[in-house]
Amino acid sequence: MAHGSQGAIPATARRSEPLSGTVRIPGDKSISHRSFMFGGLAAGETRITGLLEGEDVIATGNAMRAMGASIRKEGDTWIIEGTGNGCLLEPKAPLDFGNAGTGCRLTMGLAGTYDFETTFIGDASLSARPMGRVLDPLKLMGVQVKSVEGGKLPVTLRGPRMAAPIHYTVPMASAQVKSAVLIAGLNAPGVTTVTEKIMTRDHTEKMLAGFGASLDIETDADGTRHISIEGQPKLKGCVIDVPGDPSSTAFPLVAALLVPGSDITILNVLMNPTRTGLITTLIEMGGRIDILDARSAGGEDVADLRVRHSELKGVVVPPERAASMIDEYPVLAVAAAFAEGETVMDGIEELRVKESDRLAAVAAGLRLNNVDCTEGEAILTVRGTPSGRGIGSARGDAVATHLDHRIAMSFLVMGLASEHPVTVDDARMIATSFPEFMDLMAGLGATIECGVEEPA
Ligand SMILES: O=C(O)C1=C[C@@H](OP(=O)(O)O)[C@@H](O)[C@H](O)C1
Ligand SMILES: C=C(OP(=O)(O)O)C(=O)O
Repeated sequence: MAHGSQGAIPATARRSEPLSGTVRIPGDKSISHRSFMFGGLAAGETRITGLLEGEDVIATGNAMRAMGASIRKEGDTWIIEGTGNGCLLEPKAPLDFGNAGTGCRLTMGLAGTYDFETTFIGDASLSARPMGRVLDPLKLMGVQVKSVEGGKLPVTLRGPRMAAPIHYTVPMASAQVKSAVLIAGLNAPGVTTVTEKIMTRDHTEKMLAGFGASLDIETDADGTRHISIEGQPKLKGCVIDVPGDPSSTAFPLVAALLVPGSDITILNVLMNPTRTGLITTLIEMGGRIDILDARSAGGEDVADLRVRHSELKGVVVPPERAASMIDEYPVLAVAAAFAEGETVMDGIEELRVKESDRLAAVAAGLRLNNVDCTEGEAILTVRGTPSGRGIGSARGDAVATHLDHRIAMSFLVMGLASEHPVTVDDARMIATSFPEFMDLMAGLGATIECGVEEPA
């Protein structure tokens, strides 16, 4: 699972014929992580269909196995026998989360309060990301933390005899921090409350309620949410059908908007309002996206999307929308490169602490491919060229992806509509969140080749 710079597999995307066809997007990554975690914790059987089988989620499954859950697959269904809440076992070896921030941070919340030692490790990207945001509230609950300077991996946690419930205000917009504290609250007597000033994805709240936890959510007039969870609940296994990932959907969706003549349909996309900021933004830009058969499935909003090639116009994306499209900014920046005028993305400081510094990586990739942009501390402005003329690299210069799957996929989408090809230095990380990406895009008619570029 560990990917270093050795063995990198570059990939090149070229201007493509119109994209067409109907595709089903693999399961949502956020819900898949939580399905393994809560299924592994709850008593009895959890059955999951539609699970994302990406490397990130498999790492979470392995961690749950290491703490006593039994996980197997029969046909298309993952079947989990959980330990029962409060009954996780001490893992015998460090838990390796590879590239996955979500798996690592949520499991810190899950295992950290137990009166045993858990060590967390990951790849070079994850080892450079800040863990202090989760370690700080865990310390307040009585958890002992060992880590290198600045709260980076490897981290070792040891919980107290009995964790203390807390009231914690999350300092940044982060579903991972919110979730880690709520999950830690499962193993503390009394009520744990998390306050978030900006609503982030609410899968933890919804899913824990589905597993039998008792939650109370109050929302202030300004949108601030106070989420309280009753400690030490009995959690019971349940049945989950994971809807398609809107963050993965973003790639074929933007590709179809950009490649002239395209008309595609994407089935079964999660439309939870905490995840739809990109669709809202692209429709504002003039994107022809039809939301078809909007329905409710397993407590979530789901729809099919018909997407046609569109003439896009630049917009100002409001900062308060950032949380609902946080992983989609790299591919939005690519859409903006083909839009008329300027697109301004503000309030995106959190992009600096993802799998890479995405603000810097996107700006560098845009410049390398002749797209005019300005990078500020928490803002990116992109000036587009609707025809795609001049965009790309005739010399085959490769975008540096820094072990970041979304940077790789975003720039491959760019190459499908640009005058010159676009090359990324490493496509391997795509398997962390969207292993089917290459096949799915090829099925729509996209021209993407993997492997070393032959010199011209
Ligand atoms: O809770 C989650 O499942 C996620 C939360 C977000 O991270 P932050 O909480 O760090 O914003 C997002 O970027 C990540 O891909 C998945
Ligand atoms: C930020 C992401 O994931 P994680 O934080 O789980 O590594 C992502 O998938 O874009």
